[in-house]
Amino acid sequence: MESGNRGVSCETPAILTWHLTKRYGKARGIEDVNLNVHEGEIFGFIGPNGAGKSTTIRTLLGLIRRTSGEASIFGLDCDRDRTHILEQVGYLPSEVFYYDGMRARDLLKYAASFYRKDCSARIRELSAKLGLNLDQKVEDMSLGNRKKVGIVQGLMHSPRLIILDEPTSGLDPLVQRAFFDLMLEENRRGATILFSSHILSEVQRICDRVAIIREGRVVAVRSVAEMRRSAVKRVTIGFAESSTAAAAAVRTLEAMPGVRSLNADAIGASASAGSDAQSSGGSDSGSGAGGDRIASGTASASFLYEGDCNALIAALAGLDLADVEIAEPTLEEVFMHYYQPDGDSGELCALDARTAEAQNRGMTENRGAAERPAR
Ligand SMILES: Nc1ncnc2c1ncn2[C@@H]1O[C@H](COP(=O)(O)OP(=O)(O)OP(=O)(O)O)[C@@H](O)[C@H]1O
Repeated sequence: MESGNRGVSCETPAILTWHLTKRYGKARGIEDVNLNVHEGEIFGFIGPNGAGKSTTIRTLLGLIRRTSGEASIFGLDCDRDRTHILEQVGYLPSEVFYYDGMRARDLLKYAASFYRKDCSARIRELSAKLGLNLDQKVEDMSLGNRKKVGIVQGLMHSPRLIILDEPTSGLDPLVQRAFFDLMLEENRRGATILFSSHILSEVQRICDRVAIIREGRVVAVRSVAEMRRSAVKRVTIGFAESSTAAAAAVRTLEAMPGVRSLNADAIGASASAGSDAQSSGGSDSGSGAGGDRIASGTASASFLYEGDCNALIAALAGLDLADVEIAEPTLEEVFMHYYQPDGDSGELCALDARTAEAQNRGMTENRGAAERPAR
C-alpha cells in the first residue's frame, strides 16, 4: 500500500524543527532534532522505546516546553502560536484517557465544541467506518474501542496535519486495516501525517519517508524506497555439503570487510562475525528468509554485506558454492543497521547522525532561510 497523495507541496513545511532539544532536568529527552516534513507527506518517525518520539511530538504540540532549538508547524511557532496550531492539528496520543460516565457521543460532541465548525456528520461517518458504538459509555469500552474514540476525536475536524503516536496499539487487524485506509483517504484529501511507531511493517505500509531516532537523536532520514534499496545486501550462499571447505569459506567471509551478521549455524562454524550477529538482529530475520530459499539438505550461510560489490563477487568466486542469492535486506535489517551499539559501529552511527543533520540542513538551506521557524 502506498501513500495516496503524490502532490507534495513545496511551500512552508508542515513541520520544521531546528536543533530541537528537550531535557528533563539533567536527563536526556531529545537532542538537536532536525526535521523537515513537507505538506502532503506521510512521514514515519521510528525508534525503539525511550528513543524520543513522544517527547518530540509533545514538544511540537506545545504540551511540554522545549529546552532549546526551534520548532514550527505550517510556519507557526510551536510555543507562541500553539492555539492556532492546535486548530489545524489532529493528535492521537499513544494512550487515551477520558472522563468517566460519558457516552462516546457526548464526549465527542464536547470535544467538537472547541472547533469553529460542525463536526457531527464527520463523527457519524468516522464512527461507522471504524465500527464504533457512539452510545456506549467510554468507561465500559475495551482498550481498542477507546482508541477508536481517540481516532474519531483526532480526525473529526478534518485537520491539515495529523499526528499519530503509536496509533495501532490495541486495534485488532481488521480495525487496523480500516484505520490505514482512513489515513490514506485523509492524505488524499491533502492532510499531512506524522506517524510515530516502532513497528516497521506499519511504516513501510503507508509512509513516504522516515526519520529514525536513536537515543534522542535523529540518525537518518530516508525515503522508504531508498531504505529498501540501501547499499546493504542480504547474501545467502549454499554449499554442496557440510565440509571443512565450507567452514573455511565462512572464516574467509568473517574476515572480509563489510560482512556483518554472519549466520552459519548449518555449517557448525562460528555463528557470528564478532558481536554483529546478535546486535544487528539480522541473523534472526535474515538467515531464516534467505536460508529457506537455498535447497534443503545443503549447508548454508547468510550475512549482510555493505561495500564494493566487485569485492564481494571476487570473494564468492573463490568459494566452492552450490547456490548463491543476493537480495534486498528486509526493512527490519536496514533499520537494525542504524541501531548497532557503539564500539565497532560507533563511527557508522556518528556518521549517520551527521548525514541526517546534513540532509535536514541542506533541505532547509536550499529551500531558503524563510523556512527557518521565526522565533
Ligand atoms: N516526564 C519525563 N520525565 C523524565 N524523563 C522523561 C519524561 N518523559 C520521557 N522521559 C525520558 O525521555 C526519553 C525519551 O522518552 P520518550 O517517551 O519520548 O520516548 P519514545 O520514543 O516515545 O518511547 P516509547 O516508544 O516507549 O513511548 C526517555 O529516556 C524517557 O525516559
